[in-house]
Amino acid sequence: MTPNTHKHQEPAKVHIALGERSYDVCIGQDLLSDPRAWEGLPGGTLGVIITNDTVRPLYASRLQALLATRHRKVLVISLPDGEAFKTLASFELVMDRLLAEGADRKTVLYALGGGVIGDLTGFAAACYMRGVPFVQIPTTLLSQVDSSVGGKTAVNHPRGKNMVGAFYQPARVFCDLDSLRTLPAREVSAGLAEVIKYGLITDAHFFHWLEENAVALVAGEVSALQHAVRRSCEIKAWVVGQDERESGLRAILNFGHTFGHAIEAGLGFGTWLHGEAVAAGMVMATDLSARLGMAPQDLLPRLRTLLRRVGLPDAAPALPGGEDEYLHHMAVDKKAEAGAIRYVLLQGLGQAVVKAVPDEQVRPTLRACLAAA
Ligand SMILES: NC(=O)c1ccc[n+]([C@@H]2O[C@H](COP(=O)([O-])OP(=O)(O)OC[C@H]3O[C@@H](n4cnc5c(N)ncnc54)[C@H](O)[C@@H]3O)[C@@H](O)[C@H]2O)c1
Ligand SMILES: O=C(O)C(=O)C[C@@H](O)[C@H](O)[C@H](O)COP(=O)(O)O
Ligand SMILES: [Zn+2]
Repeated sequence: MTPNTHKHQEPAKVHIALGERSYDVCIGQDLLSDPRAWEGLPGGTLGVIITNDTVRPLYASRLQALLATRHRKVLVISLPDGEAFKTLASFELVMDRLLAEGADRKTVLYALGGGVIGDLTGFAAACYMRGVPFVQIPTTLLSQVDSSVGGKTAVNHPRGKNMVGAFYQPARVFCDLDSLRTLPAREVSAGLAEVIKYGLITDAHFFHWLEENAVALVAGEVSALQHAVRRSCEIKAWVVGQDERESGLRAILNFGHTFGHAIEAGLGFGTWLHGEAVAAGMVMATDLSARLGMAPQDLLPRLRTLLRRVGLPDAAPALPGGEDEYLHHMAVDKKAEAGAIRYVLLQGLGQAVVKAVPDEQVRPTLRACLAAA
């Protein structure tokens, strides 16, 4: 994607208020070349950039040059690209390298990449010598609006998505809008799924803005992107600030994910992008909300129209085992309690609640959304 960057946007900051774990999300342009934006972060002898083989040639040398002013030595660890590598095996590889390079408790890790790299690096930072500082430099739209903020870190297990992880907050987040210029269109669309999620669960006005600005966002207009990133981070900050470890409210950020994670695991991690699976999952969760008499009937067609306009799926893929396979994958969802699957549902546009729904009431949604695919 090549956004219109003619007009340089004023940088914005969103504060994540978590007591001694508070930090800022910096949103702007040229953040990778401005040392002032990095003031106040921990230094230390060694800085380690963790990235992947796609992002490294694009952005690692610029970050390495900037970090050379902050650390005596800067090392780059590059992993193979893809959700299929968000695994314990990659985590172990990172641990091996850190130990081999003599990384100590003052070593700072830098996650340079999308959500896969961010989640894995955050988990490595939480575990290495029981915790070292880390900084998020998200380079996809999805990671700028969601995964880099809030401290959920994890790797996947073949039995389920993000099954091994920790809550561990970064020291700062740098959302450089310029990095989105090299992002493929399919990945921009995937990021927009999480942006649309925020409108659906908390902010009808923002959802309406997204309907009005869908074309500008897909075209990569930087002012539209900045607003989308900023508003998304503000909403995430508001939720996480009240419930860091998901004992209640934070579960609304999982809207569409109970179904979506089943799609990712069922098709094999990496077959559908996370954002694509979340898009289809939001359709299913909205359908379920309407069938339960909670959401207005016109919300589902409105959502489907918006998803199609931004290049996202508006229906779910069939899994080999059909409806039963969906239910089988959803049974391991982290929100499940005493064997009951709990869903994030909509009471209206901008109002989400979490509710256990028996399988028999979910089956009509599965049948309808799979049939529509
Ligand atoms: N921790 C959280 O709260 C949270 C929230 C949402 C999603 N996630 C996780 O995030 C992951 C998805 O993140 P994602 O969508 O960023 O996927 P990703 O990390 O796989 O990145 C998508 C693709 O874009 C490439 N890429 C990254 N930056 C680029 C750039 N600037 N230019 C060109 N190519 C670039 C990557 O190499 C990759 O091929 C999933 O694992 C999901 O579970 C976590
Ligand atoms: O930050 C959160 O909380 C979220 O749920 C954000 C989601 O977009 C994200 O995909 C998250 O990783 C899913 O969490 P999980 O606990 O279901 O793994
Ligand atoms: Zn997500």
